[in-house]
Amino acid sequence: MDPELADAALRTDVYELTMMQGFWASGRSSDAASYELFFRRTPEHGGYAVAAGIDDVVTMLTSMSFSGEHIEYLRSIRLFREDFLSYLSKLRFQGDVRAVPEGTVVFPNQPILEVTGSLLEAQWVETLLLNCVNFQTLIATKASRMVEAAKPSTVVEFGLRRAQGPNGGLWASKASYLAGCVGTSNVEAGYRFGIPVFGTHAHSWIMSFPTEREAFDAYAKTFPDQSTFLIDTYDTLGQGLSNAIAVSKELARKGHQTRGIRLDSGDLAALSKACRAELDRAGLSDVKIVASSDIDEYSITEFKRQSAPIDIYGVGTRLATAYQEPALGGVYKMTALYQGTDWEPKMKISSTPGKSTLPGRKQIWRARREGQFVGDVLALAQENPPFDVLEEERNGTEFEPLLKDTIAKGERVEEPTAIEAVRDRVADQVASLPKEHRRLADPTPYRVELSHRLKAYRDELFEKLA
Ligand SMILES: Nc1ncnc2c1ncn2[C@@H]1O[C@H](COP(=O)(O)OP(=O)(O)OP(=O)(O)O)[C@@H](O)[C@H]1O
Ligand SMILES: O=P(O)(O)OC[C@H]1O[C@H](OP(=O)(O)OP(=O)(O)O)[C@H](O)[C@@H]1O
Ligand SMILES: O=C(O)c1cccnc1
Repeated sequence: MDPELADAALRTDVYELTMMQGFWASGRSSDAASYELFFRRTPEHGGYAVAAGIDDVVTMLTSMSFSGEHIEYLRSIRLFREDFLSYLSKLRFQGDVRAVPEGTVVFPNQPILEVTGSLLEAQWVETLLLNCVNFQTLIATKASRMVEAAKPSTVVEFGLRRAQGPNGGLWASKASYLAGCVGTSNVEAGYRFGIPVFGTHAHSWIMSFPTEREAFDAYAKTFPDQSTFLIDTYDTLGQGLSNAIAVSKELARKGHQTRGIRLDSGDLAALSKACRAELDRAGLSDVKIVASSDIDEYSITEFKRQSAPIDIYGVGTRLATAYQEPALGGVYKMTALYQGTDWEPKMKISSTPGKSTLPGRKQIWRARREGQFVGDVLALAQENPPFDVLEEERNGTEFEPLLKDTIAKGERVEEPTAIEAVRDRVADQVASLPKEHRRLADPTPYRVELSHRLKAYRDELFEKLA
Protein backbone atom coordinates (compact mmCIF):
# COMPACT_ATOMS: atom_id res chain seq x y z
CA MET A 1 0.00 0.00 0.00
CA ASP A 2 1.09 3.56 -0.68
CA PRO A 3 2.87 4.69 2.54
CA GLU A 4 0.91 7.96 2.44
CA LEU A 5 -2.25 5.95 2.98
CA ALA A 6 -1.01 3.35 5.41
CA ASP A 7 -1.05 5.14 8.71
CA ALA A 8 -4.00 7.50 8.71
CA ALA A 9 -5.65 6.93 12.11
CA LEU A 10 -4.23 10.13 13.62
CA ARG A 11 -4.76 12.22 10.47
CA THR A 12 -7.53 14.06 12.23
CA ASP A 13 -8.27 17.16 14.28
CA VAL A 14 -8.26 16.63 18.01
CA TYR A 15 -11.87 17.77 18.30
CA GLU A 16 -12.92 14.70 16.32
CA LEU A 17 -11.32 12.53 19.00
CA THR A 18 -12.78 14.49 21.90
CA MET A 19 -16.25 14.27 20.30
CA MET A 20 -15.67 10.55 19.84
CA GLN A 21 -14.91 10.16 23.53
CA GLY A 22 -18.03 12.21 24.25
CA PHE A 23 -20.23 9.92 22.12
CA TRP A 24 -18.65 6.88 23.66
CA ALA A 25 -18.99 8.12 27.25
CA SER A 26 -22.62 9.02 26.76
CA GLY A 27 -23.46 5.59 25.37
CA ARG A 28 -23.93 6.78 21.80
CA SER A 29 -21.00 4.98 20.16
CA SER A 30 -23.25 2.97 17.91
CA ASP A 31 -25.87 5.64 17.05
CA ALA A 32 -25.77 5.96 13.29
CA ALA A 33 -25.44 9.07 11.16
CA SER A 34 -24.93 10.00 7.55
CA TYR A 35 -22.59 12.76 6.38
CA GLU A 36 -21.80 14.08 2.95
CA LEU A 37 -18.80 15.83 1.45
CA PHE A 38 -19.46 18.68 -0.97
CA PHE A 39 -18.02 22.05 -1.99
CA ARG A 40 -19.99 25.23 -2.49
CA ARG A 41 -17.97 26.92 -5.23
CA THR A 42 -15.69 25.80 -8.03
CA PRO A 43 -12.17 27.24 -7.94
CA GLU A 44 -11.53 30.40 -9.96
CA HIS A 45 -15.21 30.62 -10.94
CA GLY A 46 -14.65 27.66 -13.24
CA GLY A 47 -17.53 25.71 -14.73
CA TYR A 48 -16.68 22.29 -13.24
CA ALA A 49 -14.43 20.31 -10.94
CA VAL A 50 -12.83 16.89 -11.32
CA ALA A 51 -13.38 14.73 -8.22
CA ALA A 52 -10.15 13.09 -7.08
CA GLY A 53 -8.80 11.46 -3.96
CA ILE A 54 -11.85 9.19 -3.58
CA ASP A 55 -9.94 5.95 -4.17
CA ASP A 56 -7.30 6.99 -1.62
CA VAL A 57 -10.03 7.68 0.94
CA VAL A 58 -11.41 4.18 0.40
CA THR A 59 -7.95 2.69 0.93
CA MET A 60 -7.44 4.67 4.13
CA LEU A 61 -10.88 3.96 5.60
CA THR A 62 -10.65 0.24 4.99
CA SER A 63 -7.22 -0.11 6.57
CA MET A 64 -6.87 2.44 9.36
CA SER A 65 -6.44 1.57 13.01
CA PHE A 66 -4.73 3.01 16.08
CA SER A 67 -1.37 1.37 16.73
CA GLY A 68 0.18 0.89 20.15
CA GLU A 69 2.34 3.96 19.51
CA HIS A 70 -0.67 6.04 18.54
CA ILE A 71 -2.40 5.05 21.77
CA GLU A 72 0.76 5.86 23.75
CA TYR A 73 0.79 9.31 22.22
CA LEU A 74 -2.92 9.89 22.88
CA ARG A 75 -2.37 8.82 26.48
CA SER A 76 0.47 11.35 26.79
CA ILE A 77 -1.73 14.33 25.93
CA ARG A 78 -3.94 13.64 28.96
CA LEU A 79 -7.28 14.20 27.27
CA PHE A 80 -8.59 10.68 27.06
CA ARG A 81 -9.84 8.10 29.51
CA GLU A 82 -7.98 4.82 29.73
CA ASP A 83 -11.10 2.77 28.95
CA PHE A 84 -11.73 4.95 25.88
CA LEU A 85 -8.14 4.45 24.72
CA SER A 86 -8.63 0.74 25.05
CA TYR A 87 -11.80 1.05 22.93
CA LEU A 88 -9.85 3.05 20.32
CA SER A 89 -7.14 0.41 20.09
CA LYS A 90 -9.74 -2.00 18.66
CA LEU A 91 -11.62 0.50 16.55
CA ARG A 92 -11.96 -0.07 12.78
CA PHE A 93 -14.09 1.81 10.30
CA GLN A 94 -17.15 -0.42 9.83
CA GLY A 95 -19.42 2.01 8.04
CA ASP A 96 -20.67 2.40 4.47
CA VAL A 97 -19.43 4.84 1.86
CA ARG A 98 -21.11 5.84 -1.37
CA ALA A 99 -19.11 8.05 -3.70
CA VAL A 100 -18.82 9.27 -7.27
CA PRO A 101 -16.19 7.32 -9.18
CA GLU A 102 -12.68 8.80 -9.06
CA GLY A 103 -12.35 11.33 -11.88
CA THR A 104 -16.05 12.22 -12.21
CA VAL A 105 -16.87 15.79 -13.25
CA VAL A 106 -18.78 17.36 -10.36
CA PHE A 107 -20.47 20.65 -9.48
CA PRO A 108 -21.15 22.75 -6.38
CA ASN A 109 -23.44 21.44 -3.65
CA GLN A 110 -23.38 17.88 -4.92
CA PRO A 111 -22.45 15.11 -2.49
CA ILE A 112 -19.19 13.73 -3.86
CA LEU A 113 -18.96 11.18 -1.09
CA GLU A 114 -21.30 10.00 1.66
CA VAL A 115 -20.31 8.26 4.87
CA THR A 116 -22.93 6.34 6.83
CA GLY A 117 -21.93 4.64 10.03
CA SER A 118 -21.67 5.14 13.75
CA LEU A 119 -21.52 8.77 14.81
CA LEU A 120 -18.17 8.04 16.30
CA GLU A 121 -16.60 6.54 13.17
CA ALA A 122 -18.12 9.11 10.86
CA GLN A 123 -16.53 11.83 13.01
CA TRP A 124 -13.15 10.06 13.10
CA VAL A 125 -12.78 10.13 9.30
CA GLU A 126 -13.97 13.69 8.61
CA THR A 127 -10.63 15.44 8.56
CA LEU A 128 -8.66 12.87 6.62
CA LEU A 129 -11.21 12.60 3.88
CA LEU A 130 -11.53 16.36 3.52
CA ASN A 131 -7.74 16.66 3.49
CA CYS A 132 -7.46 14.09 0.72
CA VAL A 133 -10.43 14.98 -1.50
CA ASN A 134 -10.13 18.76 -1.19
CA PHE A 135 -6.51 18.84 -2.31
CA GLN A 136 -6.64 16.21 -5.04
CA THR A 137 -9.88 17.61 -6.46
CA LEU A 138 -8.37 21.10 -6.44
CA ILE A 139 -5.29 19.99 -8.38
CA ALA A 140 -7.13 17.65 -10.75
CA THR A 141 -9.45 20.55 -11.59
CA LYS A 142 -6.57 22.96 -12.13
CA ALA A 143 -4.74 20.41 -14.29
CA SER A 144 -7.86 19.75 -16.35
CA ARG A 145 -8.23 23.48 -17.04
CA MET A 146 -4.62 23.62 -18.25
CA VAL A 147 -4.88 20.45 -20.33
CA GLU A 148 -8.07 21.77 -21.96
CA ALA A 149 -6.47 25.15 -22.68
CA ALA A 150 -3.37 23.51 -24.18
CA LYS A 151 -5.04 21.04 -26.57
CA PRO A 152 -3.75 19.72 -28.96
CA SER A 153 -0.46 20.56 -27.24
CA THR A 154 0.29 18.66 -24.05
CA VAL A 155 1.14 19.51 -20.45
CA VAL A 156 3.89 17.96 -18.30
CA GLU A 157 3.82 18.66 -14.57
CA PHE A 158 7.07 20.11 -13.14
CA GLY A 159 5.80 21.23 -9.72
CA LEU A 160 7.60 19.21 -7.05
CA ARG A 161 10.27 21.77 -6.18
CA ARG A 162 7.72 24.47 -5.32
CA ALA A 163 4.89 22.26 -4.10
CA GLN A 164 3.59 22.40 -0.54
CA GLY A 165 5.86 19.75 0.93
CA PRO A 166 6.62 16.23 -0.29
CA ASN A 167 3.05 14.98 0.05
CA GLY A 168 1.69 18.05 -1.71
CA GLY A 169 4.12 17.36 -4.54
CA LEU A 170 3.25 13.67 -4.75
CA TRP A 171 -0.51 14.05 -4.72
CA ALA A 172 -0.27 17.01 -7.10
CA SER A 173 1.63 14.84 -9.60
CA LYS A 174 -0.94 12.06 -9.33
CA ALA A 175 -3.97 14.35 -9.58
CA SER A 176 -2.40 16.18 -12.53
CA TYR A 177 -1.75 12.96 -14.40
CA LEU A 178 -5.22 11.56 -13.92
CA ALA A 179 -6.66 14.88 -15.09
CA GLY A 180 -4.78 14.66 -18.39
CA CYS A 181 -1.17 15.77 -17.99
CA VAL A 182 1.04 13.44 -20.02
CA GLY A 183 3.63 12.98 -17.31
CA THR A 184 5.62 14.46 -14.46
CA SER A 185 9.18 15.33 -13.57
CA ASN A 186 8.53 13.81 -10.11
CA VAL A 187 10.45 10.54 -9.92
CA GLU A 188 8.79 9.44 -6.67
CA ALA A 189 5.37 9.86 -8.31
CA GLY A 190 6.60 7.77 -11.24
CA TYR A 191 7.79 5.10 -8.84
CA ARG A 192 4.69 5.09 -6.64
CA PHE A 193 1.97 5.41 -9.26
CA GLY A 194 3.52 4.33 -12.54
CA ILE A 195 3.17 7.80 -14.06
CA PRO A 196 5.46 8.47 -17.06
CA VAL A 197 8.40 10.67 -16.05
CA PHE A 198 9.88 13.30 -18.35
CA GLY A 199 12.69 15.79 -18.03
CA THR A 200 15.05 18.10 -19.88
CA HIS A 201 18.08 19.60 -18.13
CA ALA A 202 18.75 22.67 -15.99
CA HIS A 203 20.62 25.94 -16.58
CA SER A 204 23.21 24.61 -14.14
CA TRP A 205 24.09 21.85 -16.67
CA ILE A 206 25.00 24.48 -19.23
CA MET A 207 26.82 26.61 -16.69
CA SER A 208 28.96 23.69 -15.56
CA PHE A 209 30.69 23.53 -18.99
CA PRO A 210 33.06 26.11 -20.48
CA THR A 211 30.64 26.67 -23.36
CA GLU A 212 27.00 25.99 -24.15
CA ARG A 213 28.01 23.93 -27.19
CA GLU A 214 30.11 21.61 -25.04
CA ALA A 215 27.19 21.22 -22.65
CA PHE A 216 24.81 20.26 -25.47
CA ASP A 217 27.39 17.89 -26.99
CA ALA A 218 27.94 16.13 -23.69
CA TYR A 219 24.21 15.75 -23.08
CA ALA A 220 23.64 14.49 -26.63
CA LYS A 221 26.43 11.96 -26.20
CA THR A 222 24.84 10.62 -23.02
CA PHE A 223 21.23 10.66 -24.28
CA PRO A 224 21.41 10.60 -28.09
CA ASP A 225 17.69 9.90 -28.49
CA GLN A 226 16.38 11.63 -25.39
CA SER A 227 17.80 15.14 -25.52
CA THR A 228 15.81 18.32 -25.03
CA PHE A 229 18.19 21.29 -25.06
CA LEU A 230 17.50 24.28 -22.83
CA ILE A 231 18.49 27.15 -25.11
CA ASP A 232 17.97 30.33 -23.06
CA THR A 233 20.97 30.35 -20.73
CA TYR A 234 22.94 32.98 -22.70
CA ASP A 235 21.31 34.12 -25.92
CA THR A 236 18.20 32.22 -26.96
CA LEU A 237 17.97 33.07 -30.64
CA GLY A 238 21.72 33.50 -31.02
CA GLN A 239 24.00 30.76 -29.75
CA GLY A 240 21.23 28.85 -27.95
CA LEU A 241 19.21 27.99 -31.03
CA SER A 242 22.18 27.61 -33.39
CA ASN A 243 24.01 25.29 -30.98
CA ALA A 244 20.88 23.18 -30.56
CA ILE A 245 20.45 22.99 -34.35
CA ALA A 246 24.10 22.09 -34.94
CA VAL A 247 24.06 19.33 -32.30
CA SER A 248 20.71 18.02 -33.57
CA LYS A 249 21.97 17.84 -37.15
CA GLU A 250 25.01 15.93 -35.99
CA LEU A 251 22.80 13.54 -34.03
CA ALA A 252 20.61 13.10 -37.13
CA ARG A 253 23.66 12.27 -39.24
CA LYS A 254 24.39 9.46 -36.79
CA GLY A 255 20.80 8.19 -36.99
CA HIS A 256 19.58 9.78 -33.76
CA GLN A 257 16.75 12.17 -33.06
CA THR A 258 16.72 15.22 -30.78
CA ARG A 259 13.48 15.35 -28.82
CA GLY A 260 13.16 19.07 -28.36
CA ILE A 261 14.35 22.46 -27.27
CA ARG A 262 13.13 24.21 -24.13
CA LEU A 263 12.41 27.94 -23.72
CA ASP A 264 12.32 29.17 -20.13
CA SER A 265 12.35 32.98 -20.32
CA GLY A 266 11.52 35.96 -22.49
CA ASP A 267 8.55 36.33 -24.84
CA LEU A 268 7.74 32.67 -25.21
CA ALA A 269 5.32 33.19 -28.11
CA ALA A 270 7.71 35.25 -30.20
CA LEU A 271 10.66 33.00 -29.36
CA SER A 272 8.76 29.80 -30.15
CA LYS A 273 7.77 31.19 -33.57
CA ALA A 274 11.34 32.15 -34.39
CA CYS A 275 12.64 28.77 -33.18
CA ARG A 276 10.03 26.81 -35.11
CA ALA A 277 10.89 28.62 -38.32
CA GLU A 278 14.65 28.02 -37.90
CA LEU A 279 14.24 24.38 -36.88
CA ASP A 280 12.00 23.72 -39.89
CA ARG A 281 14.47 25.45 -42.20
CA ALA A 282 17.18 23.16 -40.82
CA GLY A 283 15.07 20.09 -41.59
CA LEU A 284 14.33 19.51 -37.90
CA SER A 285 10.53 19.61 -38.01
CA ASP A 286 10.29 16.69 -35.58
CA VAL A 287 12.12 18.60 -32.86
CA LYS A 288 9.45 19.73 -30.39
CA ILE A 289 9.26 23.07 -28.59
CA VAL A 290 8.85 22.92 -24.83
CA ALA A 291 8.02 26.09 -22.90
CA SER A 292 8.24 26.66 -19.15
CA SER A 293 8.35 29.57 -16.69
CA ASP A 294 5.34 30.43 -14.53
CA ILE A 295 2.87 29.03 -17.04
CA ASP A 296 -0.82 28.49 -16.24
CA GLU A 297 -4.09 28.04 -18.12
CA TYR A 298 -4.40 31.79 -18.69
CA SER A 299 -0.96 32.18 -20.26
CA ILE A 300 -1.51 28.99 -22.26
CA THR A 301 -4.69 30.57 -23.67
CA GLU A 302 -2.68 33.69 -24.44
CA PHE A 303 0.05 31.65 -26.20
CA LYS A 304 -2.62 29.97 -28.30
CA ARG A 305 -4.14 33.33 -29.16
CA GLN A 306 -0.71 34.45 -30.34
CA SER A 307 -0.41 31.22 -32.42
CA ALA A 308 2.71 30.18 -30.52
CA PRO A 309 3.93 26.82 -31.92
CA ILE A 310 4.58 25.38 -28.46
CA ASP A 311 4.17 21.60 -28.41
CA ILE A 312 4.63 20.88 -24.73
CA TYR A 313 4.01 23.08 -21.70
CA GLY A 314 6.13 22.34 -18.64
CA VAL A 315 3.99 23.61 -15.77
CA GLY A 316 5.15 23.66 -12.17
CA THR A 317 4.29 26.12 -9.45
CA ARG A 318 0.93 27.30 -10.68
CA LEU A 319 -0.33 23.77 -11.09
CA ALA A 320 1.07 22.02 -8.03
CA THR A 321 0.02 24.84 -5.69
CA ALA A 322 -3.21 25.79 -7.51
CA TYR A 323 -1.63 29.20 -7.39
CA GLN A 324 -4.60 31.49 -8.05
CA GLU A 325 -6.93 29.79 -5.56
CA PRO A 326 -4.98 27.42 -3.40
CA ALA A 327 -7.79 25.64 -1.52
CA LEU A 328 -11.03 23.92 -2.35
CA GLY A 329 -13.57 24.63 0.37
CA GLY A 330 -15.08 21.17 0.55
CA VAL A 331 -17.05 20.49 3.73
CA TYR A 332 -18.50 17.45 5.49
CA LYS A 333 -21.98 17.89 6.90
CA MET A 334 -24.46 15.68 8.69
CA THR A 335 -27.55 14.93 6.61
CA ALA A 336 -29.37 12.34 8.71
CA LEU A 337 -29.28 10.75 12.14
CA TYR A 338 -30.66 7.33 13.02
CA GLN A 339 -32.82 7.84 16.08
CA GLY A 340 -34.09 4.60 17.56
CA THR A 341 -36.07 3.19 14.67
CA ASP A 342 -35.86 5.66 11.84
CA TRP A 343 -33.62 8.07 9.95
CA GLU A 344 -34.27 11.68 10.89
CA PRO A 345 -33.17 14.31 8.35
CA LYS A 346 -30.69 16.92 9.55
CA MET A 347 -29.81 20.27 8.06
CA LYS A 348 -27.72 23.23 9.11
CA ILE A 349 -29.46 26.56 8.79
CA SER A 350 -27.31 29.59 8.11
CA SER A 351 -27.96 33.29 7.80
CA THR A 352 -25.27 33.39 5.10
CA PRO A 353 -27.00 32.80 1.76
CA GLY A 354 -25.99 29.46 0.28
CA LYS A 355 -24.60 28.07 3.54
CA SER A 356 -27.66 26.14 4.67
CA THR A 357 -27.29 22.45 3.87
CA LEU A 358 -29.65 20.05 2.11
CA PRO A 359 -31.12 17.38 4.40
CA GLY A 360 -31.35 13.65 3.84
CA ARG A 361 -29.36 10.96 2.09
CA LYS A 362 -29.22 11.64 -1.61
CA GLN A 363 -28.44 10.46 -5.09
CA ILE A 364 -27.12 12.51 -7.99
CA TRP A 365 -28.81 11.66 -11.29
CA ARG A 366 -26.85 12.78 -14.31
CA ALA A 367 -28.68 13.18 -17.58
CA ARG A 368 -26.80 12.50 -20.83
CA ARG A 369 -28.11 13.00 -24.33
CA GLU A 370 -26.14 12.04 -27.43
CA GLY A 371 -23.15 11.50 -25.18
CA GLN A 372 -23.28 14.99 -23.69
CA PHE A 373 -24.21 15.92 -20.11
CA VAL A 374 -27.38 17.99 -20.09
CA GLY A 375 -27.97 18.45 -16.38
CA ASP A 376 -28.02 16.79 -12.96
CA VAL A 377 -30.82 16.26 -10.48
CA LEU A 378 -30.16 15.93 -6.77
CA ALA A 379 -32.78 13.60 -5.34
CA LEU A 380 -33.40 11.70 -2.14
CA ALA A 381 -31.55 8.37 -2.11
CA GLN A 382 -34.67 6.24 -2.26
CA GLU A 383 -36.32 8.13 -5.15
CA ASN A 384 -36.77 6.70 -8.64
CA PRO A 385 -34.90 8.59 -11.35
CA PRO A 386 -36.50 12.06 -11.24
CA PHE A 387 -37.28 12.24 -14.97
CA ASP A 388 -39.92 14.89 -14.37
CA VAL A 389 -37.40 17.57 -13.34
CA LEU A 390 -35.54 17.82 -16.62
CA GLU A 391 -38.84 17.34 -18.50
CA GLU A 392 -37.79 19.03 -21.71
CA GLU A 393 -34.66 16.91 -21.79
CA ARG A 394 -36.51 13.65 -21.48
CA ASN A 395 -36.49 12.35 -25.04
CA GLY A 396 -33.44 10.25 -25.71
CA THR A 397 -31.97 11.17 -22.34
CA GLU A 398 -30.26 8.60 -20.16
CA PHE A 399 -30.09 9.10 -16.41
CA GLU A 400 -27.17 7.65 -14.49
CA PRO A 401 -26.91 7.52 -10.69
CA LEU A 402 -23.46 8.87 -9.78
CA LEU A 403 -23.09 7.78 -6.17
CA LYS A 404 -22.01 4.14 -6.09
CA ASP A 405 -21.46 1.82 -3.13
CA THR A 406 -17.73 1.89 -2.50
CA ILE A 407 -17.43 0.61 1.09
CA ALA A 408 -20.00 -1.73 2.69
CA LYS A 409 -19.68 -2.44 6.42
CA GLY A 410 -16.03 -1.44 6.41
CA GLU A 411 -15.11 -3.57 3.36
CA ARG A 412 -14.10 -2.24 -0.03
CA VAL A 413 -16.78 -3.08 -2.62
CA GLU A 414 -14.51 -3.00 -5.69
CA GLU A 415 -10.79 -2.96 -6.31
CA PRO A 416 -9.46 0.58 -6.92
CA THR A 417 -9.47 1.67 -10.55
CA ALA A 418 -6.06 1.69 -12.24
CA ILE A 419 -4.70 5.20 -12.74
CA GLU A 420 -4.77 4.84 -16.56
CA ALA A 421 -8.45 3.90 -16.44
CA VAL A 422 -9.18 6.90 -14.20
CA ARG A 423 -7.35 9.08 -16.69
CA ASP A 424 -9.53 7.70 -19.50
CA ARG A 425 -12.60 8.35 -17.36
CA VAL A 426 -11.61 11.98 -16.77
CA ALA A 427 -11.04 12.44 -20.50
CA ASP A 428 -14.48 11.01 -21.26
CA GLN A 429 -16.16 13.03 -18.50
CA VAL A 430 -14.61 16.33 -19.55
CA ALA A 431 -15.35 15.68 -23.24
CA SER A 432 -18.99 14.96 -22.27
CA LEU A 433 -19.35 18.36 -20.66
CA PRO A 434 -20.53 20.84 -23.31
CA LYS A 435 -17.88 23.40 -24.20
CA GLU A 436 -19.75 26.39 -22.77
CA HIS A 437 -19.25 24.96 -19.25
CA ARG A 438 -15.53 24.41 -19.84
CA ARG A 439 -14.36 27.81 -20.94
CA LEU A 440 -12.19 29.75 -18.51
CA ALA A 441 -13.96 33.09 -18.76
CA ASP A 442 -17.57 33.25 -17.59
CA PRO A 443 -18.49 29.63 -18.19
CA THR A 444 -22.23 28.98 -18.49
CA PRO A 445 -23.34 27.43 -15.19
CA TYR A 446 -24.15 23.73 -15.55
CA ARG A 447 -27.74 22.88 -14.72
CA VAL A 448 -28.14 21.24 -11.30
CA GLU A 449 -31.74 20.91 -10.07
CA LEU A 450 -33.34 19.52 -6.94
CA SER A 451 -36.03 16.86 -7.26
CA HIS A 452 -39.52 17.92 -6.15
CA ARG A 453 -39.31 15.55 -3.18
CA LEU A 454 -35.95 16.86 -2.04
CA LYS A 455 -37.20 20.44 -2.30
CA ALA A 456 -40.33 19.62 -0.29
CA TYR A 457 -38.24 17.74 2.27
CA ARG A 458 -35.90 20.71 2.66
CA ASP A 459 -38.73 23.27 2.92
CA GLU A 460 -40.62 21.19 5.45
CA LEU A 461 -37.59 20.78 7.68
CA PHE A 462 -36.68 24.43 7.30
CA GLU A 463 -40.16 25.43 8.54
CA LYS A 464 -39.74 23.12 11.51
CA LEU A 465 -36.26 24.38 12.49
CA ALA A 466 -36.29 28.08 11.61
N1 LIG B 1 4.02 35.94 -25.29
C1 LIG B 1 3.62 35.82 -24.05
N2 LIG B 1 2.32 36.01 -23.73
C2 LIG B 1 1.89 35.89 -22.47
N3 LIG B 1 2.68 35.59 -21.44
C3 LIG B 1 3.98 35.38 -21.67
C4 LIG B 1 4.51 35.48 -22.98
N4 LIG B 1 5.83 35.21 -22.90
C5 LIG B 1 6.11 34.95 -21.62
N5 LIG B 1 5.01 35.05 -20.87
C6 LIG B 1 4.87 34.86 -19.42
O1 LIG B 1 5.35 36.06 -18.85
C7 LIG B 1 6.09 35.79 -17.66
C8 LIG B 1 7.53 36.30 -17.88
O2 LIG B 1 8.00 36.64 -16.63
P1 LIG B 1 9.41 37.25 -16.36
O3 LIG B 1 9.75 38.29 -17.38
O4 LIG B 1 9.44 37.61 -14.92
O5 LIG B 1 10.32 36.01 -16.48
P2 LIG B 1 11.20 35.38 -17.56
O6 LIG B 1 11.02 35.97 -18.93
O7 LIG B 1 10.97 33.93 -17.41
O8 LIG B 1 12.65 35.78 -17.10
P3 LIG B 1 13.49 35.29 -15.84
O9 LIG B 1 13.59 33.77 -15.93
O10 LIG B 1 14.81 35.94 -16.07
O11 LIG B 1 12.80 35.76 -14.62
C9 LIG B 1 6.04 34.28 -17.46
O12 LIG B 1 4.97 33.99 -16.60
C10 LIG B 1 5.74 33.75 -18.85
O13 LIG B 1 5.05 32.51 -18.82
O1 LIG C 1 7.94 28.04 -13.47
P1 LIG C 1 7.29 26.76 -13.08
O2 LIG C 1 5.93 26.61 -13.69
O3 LIG C 1 7.31 26.52 -11.61
O4 LIG C 1 8.12 25.56 -13.81
C1 LIG C 1 9.25 25.00 -13.32
C2 LIG C 1 10.42 25.95 -13.34
O5 LIG C 1 11.39 25.34 -12.53
C3 LIG C 1 12.65 25.45 -13.19
O6 LIG C 1 13.26 26.66 -12.85
P2 LIG C 1 14.35 26.81 -11.73
O7 LIG C 1 14.73 28.25 -11.75
O8 LIG C 1 13.91 26.22 -10.43
O9 LIG C 1 15.56 25.90 -12.24
P3 LIG C 1 16.48 26.07 -13.50
O10 LIG C 1 17.73 26.67 -12.99
O11 LIG C 1 16.67 24.70 -14.02
O12 LIG C 1 15.78 26.94 -14.49
C4 LIG C 1 12.28 25.42 -14.66
O13 LIG C 1 13.29 25.94 -15.45
C5 LIG C 1 11.01 26.17 -14.73
O14 LIG C 1 11.23 27.54 -14.95
O1 LIG D 1 12.89 18.67 -16.68
C1 LIG D 1 12.72 19.89 -16.63
O2 LIG D 1 12.91 20.63 -17.59
C2 LIG D 1 12.24 20.50 -15.35
C3 LIG D 1 11.94 19.77 -14.25
C4 LIG D 1 11.51 20.37 -13.09
C5 LIG D 1 11.37 21.72 -13.05
N1 LIG D 1 11.66 22.44 -14.13
C6 LIG D 1 12.07 21.85 -15.27
